[in-house]
Amino acid sequence: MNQSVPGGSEEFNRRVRDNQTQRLSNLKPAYDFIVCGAGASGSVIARRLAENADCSVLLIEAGGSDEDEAVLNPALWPTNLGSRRDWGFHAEPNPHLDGRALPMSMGKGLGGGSSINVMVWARGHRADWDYFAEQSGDAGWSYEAALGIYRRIENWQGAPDPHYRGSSGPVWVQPAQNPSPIADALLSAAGSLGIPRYDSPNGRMMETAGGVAYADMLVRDGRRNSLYRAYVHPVADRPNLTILTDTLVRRVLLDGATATGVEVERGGEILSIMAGSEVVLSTGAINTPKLLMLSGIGDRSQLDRHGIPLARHLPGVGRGLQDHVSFGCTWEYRQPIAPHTSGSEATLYWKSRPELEAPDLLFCQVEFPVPSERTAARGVPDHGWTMFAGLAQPYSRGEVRLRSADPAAAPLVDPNMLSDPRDLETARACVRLCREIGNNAAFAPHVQREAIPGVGAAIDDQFLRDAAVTYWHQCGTARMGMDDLSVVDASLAVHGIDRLRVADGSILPRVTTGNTQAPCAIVGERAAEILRRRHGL
Ligand SMILES: Cc1cc2nc3c(=O)[nH]c(=O)nc-3n(C[C@H](O)[C@H](O)[C@H](O)COP(=O)(O)OP(=O)(O)OC[C@H]3O[C@@H](n4cnc5c(N)ncnc54)[C@H](O)[C@@H]3O)c2cc1C
Repeated sequence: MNQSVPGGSEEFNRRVRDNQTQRLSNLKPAYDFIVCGAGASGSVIARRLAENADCSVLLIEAGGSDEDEAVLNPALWPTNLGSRRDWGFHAEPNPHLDGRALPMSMGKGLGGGSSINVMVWARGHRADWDYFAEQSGDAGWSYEAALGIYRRIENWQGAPDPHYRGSSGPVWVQPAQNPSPIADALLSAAGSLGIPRYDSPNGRMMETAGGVAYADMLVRDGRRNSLYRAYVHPVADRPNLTILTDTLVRRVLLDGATATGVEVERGGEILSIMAGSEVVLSTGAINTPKLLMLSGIGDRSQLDRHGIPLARHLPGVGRGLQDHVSFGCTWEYRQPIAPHTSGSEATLYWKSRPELEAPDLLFCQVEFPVPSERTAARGVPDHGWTMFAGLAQPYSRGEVRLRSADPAAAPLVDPNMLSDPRDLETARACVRLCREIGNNAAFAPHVQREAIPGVGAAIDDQFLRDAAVTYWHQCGTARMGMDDLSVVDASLAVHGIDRLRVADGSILPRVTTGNTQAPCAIVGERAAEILRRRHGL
């Protein structure tokens, strides 16, 4: 196994390079399928389509290669934030956060978010998937259906559990290896508060009121195994798959109400590439609504404002932006403890109110301090750990709008966090529970004091507004459903437009209870299944 480029032998990796060099020197004017965005969902779709040798697939990615230590070494994930592998969006100043304008990172490059994220694999709760089935009117989105797909795609490395886990799929999932003593302390502290402990957060725990567990990770042989590595790299030596990096999709080309291809910018040149069968947008929850609007699909008044001819009035495009919001609480270590692997190896889900159907609190332990720019003023210890204590089902919704008709311009992103007063209420319960856990005796051997909010500090609205940050789980901006504000139907087809589908975090009818890359992989699998059926592949 080559350590610097996981996923194949030297010989295979050379074949991949040779094949892709040949494909690029021979770019065709048309492919059967064009998949825009090589992120969590797009990687899955490109792979599943390319498995059929008879169809040609073009995978277009704005960013570059993932063959970089900052991507492949799990410990280095924070170094990607603000780098060229991050779109580096900035949210609008938010009056509910005292005017703060939060940075909104999203992955740019092969693997998308799955190449810069924290590698946690979290499937979403039974209640999420059953809600998706209800909203779409299609049992293919139900929990039982998603569970079947998870079993099929996972290559689970923990204790065998055939009802919940698969062991022959492309996605290498392993329980955190050799976790930090601080992760052990979290499991003990939660246990002493009556929160049940599970062998894995995926499986039974996601059918219940919640619990605590070591995290499941996309790490293999000590290296990040992104969804691009899991899905695309193993088939990148096939002649029917062309991977076009450093290429920006500018708009979908339409002939009336039919998608015919895409316009791209590559090396300063603008090209049109046609799709014989379909175009799939998998450019993530911020860039997908932007691309739809640039293509004339969106709210009529917004498109008019930017002089974009209307192809289809779909007022829901860009609306409904949802994200998990987190409030970091930090404890100072007695003695420094170096982070293990990714520095996030234990996770906890719980309810703020017993009558809820599913957990509404989501905690990921981070084995180093992660303050917000405001809470840092309370004093960041040189060595410590942070509980990323978040809302799993926030009520607040925001939006993505165009700033300009220029495809190179960033859109306006307004997540509108904490705008719904119910979220502040839940946030108070969230931080209360977080402190109860962090100040539990189980941490005493490792921790000397609570640094943020700080011993005796009140959990008031000001603290919550200062502490709020994104969990980087943006979704819901091209929602699947049957109502007037939905954008795609249960088959992920854009309402009223032929041969155009959206398949990424944008389509989620609500954010899942947990980190979002695994649900995005399911969206990719569903899209591919639908396309293969539709086109007889
Ligand atoms: C810092 C960070 C940490 C995270 N941690 C976790 C975690 O530990 N676990 C987890 O489950 N989730 C995590 N997430 C979230 C997770 O990575 C995302 O939910 C997931 O990647 C979204 O998948 P997607 O397919 O919707 O979009 P993405 O994965 O973002 O993929 C979209 C792709 O499209 C490309 N693209 C966009 N616009 C264009 C264009 N115009 N032309 C061409 N290409 C374009 C992008 O460059 C990108 O590669 C994290 C995210 C971040 C940013």
